[in-house]
Amino acid sequence: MQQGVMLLDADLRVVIFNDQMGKLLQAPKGAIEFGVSATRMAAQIPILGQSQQADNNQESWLTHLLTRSTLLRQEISVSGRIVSLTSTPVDDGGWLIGCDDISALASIKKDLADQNRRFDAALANMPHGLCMFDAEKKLLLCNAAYCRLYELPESLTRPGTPLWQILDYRQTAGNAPAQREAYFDVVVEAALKGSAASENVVLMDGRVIKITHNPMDNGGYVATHEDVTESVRAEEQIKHMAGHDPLTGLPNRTLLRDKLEKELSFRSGGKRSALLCLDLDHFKEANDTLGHAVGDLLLKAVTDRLKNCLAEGDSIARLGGDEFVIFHGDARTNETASALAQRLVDAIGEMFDIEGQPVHIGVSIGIAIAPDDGDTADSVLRNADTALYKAKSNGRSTYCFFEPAMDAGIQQRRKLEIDLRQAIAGNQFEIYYQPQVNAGTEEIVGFEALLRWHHPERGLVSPAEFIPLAEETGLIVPLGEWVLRRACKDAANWPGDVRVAVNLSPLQFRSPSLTHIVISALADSGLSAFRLELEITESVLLTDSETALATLHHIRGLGVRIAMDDFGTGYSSLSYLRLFPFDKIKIDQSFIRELGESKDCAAIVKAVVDLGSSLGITTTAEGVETTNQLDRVREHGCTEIQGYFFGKPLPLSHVEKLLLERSPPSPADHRDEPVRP
Ligand SMILES: Nc1nc2c(ncn2[C@@H]2O[C@@H]3COP(=O)(O)O[C@H]4[C@@H](O)[C@H](n5cnc6c(=O)[nH]c(N)nc65)O[C@@H]4COP(=O)(O)O[C@H]3[C@H]2O)c(=O)[nH]1
Repeated sequence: MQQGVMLLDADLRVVIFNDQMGKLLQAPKGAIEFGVSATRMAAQIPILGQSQQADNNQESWLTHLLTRSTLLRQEISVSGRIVSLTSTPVDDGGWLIGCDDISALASIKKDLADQNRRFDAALANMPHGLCMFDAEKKLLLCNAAYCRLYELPESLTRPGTPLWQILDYRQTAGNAPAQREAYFDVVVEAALKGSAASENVVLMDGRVIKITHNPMDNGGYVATHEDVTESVRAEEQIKHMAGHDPLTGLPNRTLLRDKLEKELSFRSGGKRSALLCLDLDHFKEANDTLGHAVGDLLLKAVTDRLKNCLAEGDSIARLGGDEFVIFHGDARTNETASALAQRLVDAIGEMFDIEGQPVHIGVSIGIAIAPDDGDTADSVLRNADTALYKAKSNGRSTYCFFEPAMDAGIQQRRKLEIDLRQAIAGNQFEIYYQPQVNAGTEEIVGFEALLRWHHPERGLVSPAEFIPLAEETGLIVPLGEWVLRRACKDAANWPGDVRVAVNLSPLQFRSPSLTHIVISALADSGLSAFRLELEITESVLLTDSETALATLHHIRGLGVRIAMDDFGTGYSSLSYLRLFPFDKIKIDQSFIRELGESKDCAAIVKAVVDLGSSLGITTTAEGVETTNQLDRVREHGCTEIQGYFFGKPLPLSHVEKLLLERSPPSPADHRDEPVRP
């Protein structure tokens, strides 16, 4: 748009003007004419006579012209438009007046001012520190968070403050000059290079600041400073948690594998190291009996003892449950590893005192040597685990080095263990019943429940193979309970007072709920207590006999009969007869087998039967297969007989048939021929 122009002479009369002047000021016709005085003009164009905000002044255009001879710039509002009026004194005492419509410019200026206000507010309120330096490394601006972060005095936050002054201040404010803060190295380095940089730096007071530095086009730079102390700590915590066991604070499997991989790949000069896999013996029982809180304390106490056994260069991890692993960094000879293993066995074998409760456990250890037994973390771990398996089957609380020959047998056993776990869930078990007859009348007085496993691939698996494994793994506890409940239910349908005998494993006696399980099996099935007989071996009384005896008394008090199985095979069968009033003694089949050949066996059977009769205890001869054996056990006075001669263990359906006939079984013609299972 065209500019309005007007020239006034020294008497302030119009000398030159253009039409645009009148239009912009909305002057009435004739108000701006050649020769018209400024006073008259101001009278006809009111805005010229009114006071206006101008430069830092508040006076009217006319007053200024009449009283001063300096440049005057005014922005005047004319019917909603903004008009800029510039009055410039000229040499002869006159004035050159220019006039522009600056409405559009004024709106831009206003937007700009608004935007600046918003920008200031954002800067002041942003949580991160921000600073901007020019190419000479002089401060252009910084926000409040930046000042707070570095505790800068106000004097150092003014525009123009050189960077070095801030650096000097931070170096000397409470910090020894020699301890130059890393922050400044990052900033200065990036500033000198003119490059972008983002880095976490640790201040002298421990705070971690993330500095992001970006160069600007004019050679300066802008940087944000964020206090990331909390998030860095949280990240470190999460990282720690991902690699450690929360209960004991020890490294976990993940961290162990990483460490092992590193150790094994950096091994130099034929260095040998040993990996020891540890598994606590009887931990599960302690945990089940004493509760998980005590179990946790026990694991912590175990961790302390294990740590105390370590030498420099050894490290320990917990894989979970009661499994630990120790890396023995320098096993030049097997002796150092076996000495360490022995120390560990001894330390864990000593009684623990957990909140006043004495707890006795042990540890079994498998050892593999790297590189002899493997040179990757997985192979060494696997082989140490195989050796551990062997140590456990050798009787626990011992250690064992890996040998390649172990692998096949143990893999097979491990497969069986996996199958056994699945078998419980998959209903692959069945109970067979073997008759027990009265030695005189040959009437069936009861049946012994004997477990059978129908393996989906291997067919029928003998209990001699899977019961020891179930005992080792603790699976005998749920399995034994299943047998007890099933046998009670089956027997409840048998006629008269035919009894059922169920084998109980020592492990079942460690469970505090055994008595309750017996009561509930009887209640659920409706079987009378006197028709249930529980068979135990002397091993039940070998460990913690007081608790076992108390449980036995409790169960016998219900009316359940208690039989001592495999009598004569242990060392203390006789002494246990004094400890508990057994209802029955089952003479082990090894004595019956040799009755004809060995005088000793005959003497033992006779002695046991006599003892039984004087104590009023039934004696059962086990494993009677021939007429000859039958005659002899009868001669000696055995009261009951069990063996293939009268029947092998049979499925339930056959038992029911046999009982229906209810007649004493007629011995076969070839009675003297042993009947093979
Ligand atoms: N050669 C020969 N053997 C005879 C004769 N009469 C009986 N037997 C066998 O002798 C074993 C007697 O059972 P056990 O001594 O309690 O010995 C049992 C018992 O200790 C254990 N077992 C079986 N079922 C269970 C169970 O449910 N729980 C527990 N804890 N153990 C069980 O497995 C062992 C072996 O059981 P089975 O193989 O069924 O073997 C049974 C039976 O089949 C005979 O005349 N000649």
